[in-house]
Amino acid sequence: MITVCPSILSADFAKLAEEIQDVEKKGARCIHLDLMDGHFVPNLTFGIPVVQAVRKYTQLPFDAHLMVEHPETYIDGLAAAGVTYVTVHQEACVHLDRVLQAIHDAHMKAGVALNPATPVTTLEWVAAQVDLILIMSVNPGFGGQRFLPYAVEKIKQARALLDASGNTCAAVQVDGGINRKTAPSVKAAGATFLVAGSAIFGASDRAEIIRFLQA
Ligand SMILES: O=C(CO)[C@H](O)[C@H](O)COP(=O)(O)O
Ligand SMILES: [Co+2]
Repeated sequence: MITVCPSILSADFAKLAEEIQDVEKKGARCIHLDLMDGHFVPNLTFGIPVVQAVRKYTQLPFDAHLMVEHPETYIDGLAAAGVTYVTVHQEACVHLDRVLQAIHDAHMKAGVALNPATPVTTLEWVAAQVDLILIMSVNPGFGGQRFLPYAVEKIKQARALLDASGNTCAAVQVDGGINRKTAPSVKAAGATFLVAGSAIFGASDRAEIIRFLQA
């Protein structure tokens, strides 16, 4: 079962609530929120007040991808804003184990994202306690970038690591450059959460591309 998560990074920010309702109506199962602080990545998007503001416009689970320094300072605010998944970057967490515990203590699901250059093996000792591993298939910070093909091998490695740790319930998510051409290979490699921004929000028929990615 594939979960398609439209990334609102490519939505029209001037009508965010309508854009979210539109992709919900067209079959999305989750909303991917890219929080960027202008430090961890060279771009700035939105923070917790915007997440809170749009929460009342959809029933879909919120999946927060934190491209920020000190992600631990966001946890309580995201829990209060009704977020389901909180994904922190391995590269942003000196005390990753503690951050994962804090996310669980706040009654949310905990994900860890890996930049393209970060090996999957860095998650060996926390694999048993994550709910999701996010393989970045572009360098984080911007939508509309080209898919990095070696992410496919990393997806396989992430799935194998989760299975070896006995954590068969956790998901492997992929984010960056997912479209009609790249989706089949990431699904075949074991990704079950597909993030797509430009491919969905830029499509003339959003329902059709969501159906395609979900199939
Ligand atoms: O995390 C992200 C960027 O850092 C976005 O989720 C991602 O890039 C989605 O955009 P697209 O599908 O257009 O690549
Ligand atoms: Co993202």
